[in-house]
Amino acid sequence: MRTVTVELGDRRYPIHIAAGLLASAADHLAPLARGRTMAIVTDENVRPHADTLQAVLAAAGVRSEAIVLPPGEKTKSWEHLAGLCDRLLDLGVERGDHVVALGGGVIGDLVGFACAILKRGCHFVQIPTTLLAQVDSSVGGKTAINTRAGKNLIGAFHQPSLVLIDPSLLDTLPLREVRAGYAEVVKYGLIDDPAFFEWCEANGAALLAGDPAARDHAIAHAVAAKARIVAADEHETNGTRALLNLGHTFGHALEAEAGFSQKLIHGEGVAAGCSLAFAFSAAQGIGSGQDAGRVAAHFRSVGLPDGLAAAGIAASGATLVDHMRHDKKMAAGTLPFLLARGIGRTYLDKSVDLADVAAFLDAQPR
Ligand SMILES: NC(=O)c1ccc[n+]([C@@H]2O[C@H](COP(=O)([O-])OP(=O)(O)OC[C@H]3O[C@@H](n4cnc5c(N)ncnc54)[C@H](O)[C@@H]3O)[C@@H](O)[C@H]2O)c1
Ligand SMILES: O=C(O)C(=O)C[C@@H](O)[C@H](O)[C@H](O)COP(=O)(O)O
Ligand SMILES: [Zn+2]
Repeated sequence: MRTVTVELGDRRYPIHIAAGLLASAADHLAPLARGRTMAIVTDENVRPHADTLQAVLAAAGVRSEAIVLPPGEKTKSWEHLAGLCDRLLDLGVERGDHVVALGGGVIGDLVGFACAILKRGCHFVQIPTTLLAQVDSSVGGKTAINTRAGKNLIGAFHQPSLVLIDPSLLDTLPLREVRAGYAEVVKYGLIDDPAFFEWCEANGAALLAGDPAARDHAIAHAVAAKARIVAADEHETNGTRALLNLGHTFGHALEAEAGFSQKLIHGEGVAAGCSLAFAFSAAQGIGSGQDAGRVAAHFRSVGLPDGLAAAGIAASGATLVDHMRHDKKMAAGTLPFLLARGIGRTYLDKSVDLADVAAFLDAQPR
């Protein structure tokens, strides 16, 4: 088992990574249960893994109750937040209890937020079951729901007390979802790690074909990078954590335009968004067209969208920029953008004119 620690002083927490870890989850969860019933929140597609976890806990003498929600981005809503909080209250969850979030980023974000506000804060454990959640969303404590105004606009920073990553849970994940998670893997290379981007170019296809060595390397590398960034800037205030938002200002606008539907899932929005961020950087004379082309080519080569056309988005630049105005990075009417001087050389640019972004988007092929 490999362990990475998110160093946050007295709120530091471990991320344990091992194939088959779910089978020994009780070793980690029983001490947190302290003889009380554990709530396990999951979604319908993850139900078989929840059944396994409940059996594993029962064998160790830990009682559990499963709360099973509908799958999909629309579950990150006020309605499901309210319903989940009521059900956790009905179960008698106390401040000292640990609720288990067993699922992808949707379950992790929703459960994390519910736990941030339930009785003004109770503990939670992340057991991520998608590649995206294993490399990104289960670590770092960003929790949120979406509203009609956009993505993740209501939420809190609330760190889990433990993350258990079992890469073998990905064996049941549909390929489209593995691909979407891979976009967030590539993001780490694009941000500040060109050697890792080269690794992705060489090994991405193997990872997506299910090669366990490639998958495990990517998860361990990504988790270590995320833990380091979160420890350096937990609340996204000093410019370090904002780098994790690469491609997300574009990507969230595309997701909003797609109605937070299966038409474009988060990781696909991130792939298209990273490609657009590099293309916009090149168009502004900040980065090279060659790097932008290389980024787009890699996403395209693994079947991820590399721009508006591949993402199936026909909206005008003005419409997409209107979505962007809700971005949480917006400050005094200015929207800082993650731009790139090159692969692995991203930075937060506070001088971007949204009219230039709209014109750039209008010029993109549909
Ligand atoms: N908090 C963060 O730091 C952070 C980071 C990245 C993304 N996110 C958020 O995460 C969400 C996306 O997460 P996601 O990509 O995991 O999507 P998701 O949670 O919707 O899961 C994707 C699909 O896979 C299914 N699934 C999950 N695990 C499975 C398994 N092992 N086998 C079979 N099916 C399985 C789910 O039911 C769902 O249909 C977005 O809302 C995004 O905003 C948050
Ligand atoms: O952990 C972070 O910080 C991230 O930005 C990770 C992103 O992949 C994730 O999608 C995040 O939820 C986006 O953040 P937001 O602040 O734009 O909602
Ligand atoms: Zn993301």
